[in-house]
Amino acid sequence: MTAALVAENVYKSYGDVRALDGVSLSVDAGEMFGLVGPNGAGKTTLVRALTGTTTVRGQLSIRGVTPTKLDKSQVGVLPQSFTPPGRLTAHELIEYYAGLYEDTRDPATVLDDVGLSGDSTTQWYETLSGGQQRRVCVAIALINDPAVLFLDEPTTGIDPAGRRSLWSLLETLAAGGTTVFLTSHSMTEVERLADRVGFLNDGQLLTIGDPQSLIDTHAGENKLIIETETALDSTAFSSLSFDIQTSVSGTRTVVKSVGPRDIGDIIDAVDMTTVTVESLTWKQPDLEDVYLALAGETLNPSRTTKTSNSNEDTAPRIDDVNTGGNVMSQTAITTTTEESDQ
Ligand SMILES: Nc1ncnc2c1ncn2[C@@H]1O[C@H](COP(=O)(O)OP(=O)(O)OP(=O)(O)O)[C@@H](O)[C@H]1O
Repeated sequence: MTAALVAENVYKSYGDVRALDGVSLSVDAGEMFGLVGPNGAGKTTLVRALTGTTTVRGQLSIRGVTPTKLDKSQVGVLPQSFTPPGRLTAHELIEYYAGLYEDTRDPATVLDDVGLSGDSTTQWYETLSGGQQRRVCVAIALINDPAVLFLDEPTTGIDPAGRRSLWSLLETLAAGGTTVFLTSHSMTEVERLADRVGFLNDGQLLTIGDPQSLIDTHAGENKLIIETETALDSTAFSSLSFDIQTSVSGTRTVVKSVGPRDIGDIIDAVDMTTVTVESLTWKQPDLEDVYLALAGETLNPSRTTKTSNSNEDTAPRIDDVNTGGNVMSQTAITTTTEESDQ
């Protein structure tokens, strides 16, 4: 498959702050790539580098062309902070942005796609709700029917139903061949949408993989979390006919690797004690667990893997740096520019 987007050894500093510290990645045409990481990790800086709005040291290309030289009609960008003129309506704004390109999608259809119709398209932008304003911004990013779409926190402020309909829209676009580069703090969003996810921390890509492989590697196992009125003692589960691994922290007991069929027996075992159960939660590992494991490991490197009956839940260790393996094989035209503090 052809690379739609390539970054190789990208560095960016703002004074003493190293925002990007040797980032390399490659995203295929039609792929939906999710970039996640803590506040200040460098996500927005990487998007700015890829869209040619900040200078960096390193090599970048979009569809084989350096970002600053790319025909802008090929790219759609939704920045994290974007405030169009407030005293234009959604309809006027989308018509205005459509006028900047030769070929565009039908403005009314794009507004409809992002869930705006009726009064919300004829009110001034500044009088729309935060979620409606964000929908207008998404529509503006889509108006030129871009081949590569950068979305920085696209669904911030959008209600759950609107979020789901935007996710469907993005899935449709990706299925039609649009490359989507998504940054988000919503792990649900990224897990649902992204073909691959990159975890950025302190300007470095720590790992890249598809959501399920990241979950398998970093997120730990299924867990049954039992909150009790008083602490359970170690003999509580001795009647079980199978082995379990527990970690106990005060009134919270976490039983690891619990299959759905074992839950009933475990609850029966607790019921046979004198301890009152306050809540039970069975949780399958997800991308949020990956995020917490990686962030926990990188933000607090002294955390170590615990054994059973320890006081804390397990924090898996992160892998060696893994950039997905296909960066060096790309042959896209790239250029090197000097970074400056912008
Ligand atoms: N224009 C700038 N001038 C100075 N420092 C900057 C500038 N832009 C970003 N930084 C710094 O670079 C680092 C990375 O910032 P960036 O905005 O890329 O992070 P982020 O991962 O997008 O964060 P968030 O999740 O909070 O949006 C931060 O330490 C930030 O303070």
